[in-house]
Amino acid sequence: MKYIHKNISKVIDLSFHCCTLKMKYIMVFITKLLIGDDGMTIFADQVNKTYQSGEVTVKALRNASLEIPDNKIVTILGPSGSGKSTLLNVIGGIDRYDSGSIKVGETVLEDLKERKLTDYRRKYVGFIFQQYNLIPTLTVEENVEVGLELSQQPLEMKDILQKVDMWDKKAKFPYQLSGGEQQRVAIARALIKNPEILLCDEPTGALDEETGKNILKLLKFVNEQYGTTVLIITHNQGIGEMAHYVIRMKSGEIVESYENEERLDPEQVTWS
Ligand SMILES: Nc1ncnc2c1ncn2[C@@H]1O[C@H](COP(=O)(O)OP(=O)(O)OP(=O)(O)O)[C@@H](O)[C@H]1O
Repeated sequence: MKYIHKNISKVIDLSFHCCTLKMKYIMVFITKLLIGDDGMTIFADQVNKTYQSGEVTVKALRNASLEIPDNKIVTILGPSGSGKSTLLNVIGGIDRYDSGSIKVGETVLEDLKERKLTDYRRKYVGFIFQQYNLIPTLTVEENVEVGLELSQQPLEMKDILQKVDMWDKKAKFPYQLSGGEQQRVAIARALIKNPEILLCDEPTGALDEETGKNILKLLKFVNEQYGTTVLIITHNQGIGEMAHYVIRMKSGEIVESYENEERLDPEQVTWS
């Protein structure tokens, strides 16, 4: 098996140099099939996280356990303060947890020292936030370049900007763009490094229904085209209807999780 892996890796290396982008993804897909690589399944086991704010102790996560298979869209719902962002942040390696275990692919996050955790985050995780967080003094293209970080297999700038329909506006600055356009740039910035996991904290929270649904379509496309696992935090219950899995949180606990038997297209979800 190792031999096959080694040789296929060589073929892939070669393909990265001489094939079209589409071919690269076909090659990666074939490799995954041949070597039985089940990708970046996310396991969380009894994870706890407490914040100390002055004299007040807040239990942001209470024994949170979950398993998210590779290549899925997952919606995380729950009232304000229920621990959704904390869960995303510990999975993404932005924050540490107090106890329990998180394993992403072969990486056990609590085993990583600070530098390795940063490497994990840079290599495997892309983030999108409600407030796009673009750098105002940089153009669209320069903002997306920021996302490259330590990437070993980045996507091509032109390809990704075309995918989010921002190639024609690559020289514009954030203040010259609508909210939806800024979010598309933020998605391109998160995607350019070709992350395994895309963590989205209220990605449509600042957008109207039509623009928000366009962003959801883009996230669905990213999941299907690149095989990226997409976790979406939202207060909009309807967004759960397009996901493979839905997780509900309350007071730091995961109180419900289920798989959707049928998924709706982003245009069909109930907007609230
Ligand atoms: N850095 C922090 N310091 C202190 N308390 C924090 C910190 N971050 C989060 N908390 C607290 O932890 C709890 C969970 O917060 P979290 O942001 O994860 O919830 P959430 O479900 O994402 O909320 P929202 O939907 O409002 O974004 C809240 O009570 C919050 O006030």
